[in-house]
Amino acid sequence: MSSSTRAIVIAVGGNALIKDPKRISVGDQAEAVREACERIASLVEEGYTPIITHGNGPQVGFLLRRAELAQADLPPLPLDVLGADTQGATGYLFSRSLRNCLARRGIHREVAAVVTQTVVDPQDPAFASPSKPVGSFMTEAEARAHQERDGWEVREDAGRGWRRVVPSPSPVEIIERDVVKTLVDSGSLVIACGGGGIPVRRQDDELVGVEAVIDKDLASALLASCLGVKDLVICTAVDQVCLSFNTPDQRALDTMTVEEAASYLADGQFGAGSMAPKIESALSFLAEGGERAIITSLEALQDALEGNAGTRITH
Ligand SMILES: Nc1ncnc2c1ncn2[C@@H]1O[C@H](COP(=O)(O)OP(=O)(O)O)[C@@H](O)[C@H]1O
Ligand SMILES: NC(=O)OP(=O)(O)O
Repeated sequence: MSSSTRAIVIAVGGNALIKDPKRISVGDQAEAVREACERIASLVEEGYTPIITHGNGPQVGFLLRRAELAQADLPPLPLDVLGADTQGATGYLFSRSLRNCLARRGIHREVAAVVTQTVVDPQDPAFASPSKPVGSFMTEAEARAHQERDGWEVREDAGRGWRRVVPSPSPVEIIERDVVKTLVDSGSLVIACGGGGIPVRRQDDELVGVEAVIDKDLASALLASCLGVKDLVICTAVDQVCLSFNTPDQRALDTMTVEEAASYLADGQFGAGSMAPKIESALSFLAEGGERAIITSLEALQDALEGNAGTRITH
């Protein structure tokens, strides 16, 4: 790791890359990525080396729907390939935008988006119980109609509406971790593990694609542990983690110890499939040698790293 800069993993949520759920054009996503890159470039200016990971829940759901709507004319596309498509497209938007933001600041750093595969266990119980929300938010009536007509698994998502869900096995191993480390050590800014990584399984001596969507926060924690970085920052649509979320008693948390976070998690304080995996990821990162996990919004990213915003989870 370059000694003059501090490497941090910054995970950007798929929903945080959608400016308005009603406007999901490439132009809007590019604008959301540009805004994220402005903030990330400011961190580079301050001496950080961000390793960027990103979600793909909305994006892979849109592609899946697009493929299904075209099925009368074109062959189906498996979910691992659709995940790879979102990784490539979002990685391109980040790479282009970050280069532009750095150039405007007169900073020269190499930027590379690495196509990343993540090994999962084919026996993971998650295959029997889909939990990863993908695509747009729907009303319950729309969701039930798709369930009936198209065989979708659907469920309510953190008080924001209903969504389609797909299997989300836990990440076990990141195939390209050494490539990412080599690039980071050479001073490059890397985008990796997009959408949690493309799900693959080992079969004999080969890698085989798996139809699933991996949680990018769990994959980001695994990547951060493999790289030995001290800080993991998870950026999402809220500034802070709350207790009694979405109730009149809602209370935002500035800090949590590992023990407090584990206890709130066990109490069901964090939305399943939304905030809960972020807390689990933070805990797994801290258990593997990380020092500080931060959950915040992109807007509050810089203040959060200075200890003035977000929710910090520490030992
Ligand atoms: N206890 C909680 N505190 C804050 N937000 C919560 C909580 N429980 C559920 N949430 C929801 O979780 C969302 C973050 O999850 P999600 O949208 O799936 O993340 P991503 O940004 O990775 O796509 C928040 O925007 C919020 O709506
Ligand atoms: N793959 C993934 O975790 O995507 P989101 O961040 O969009 O949920």
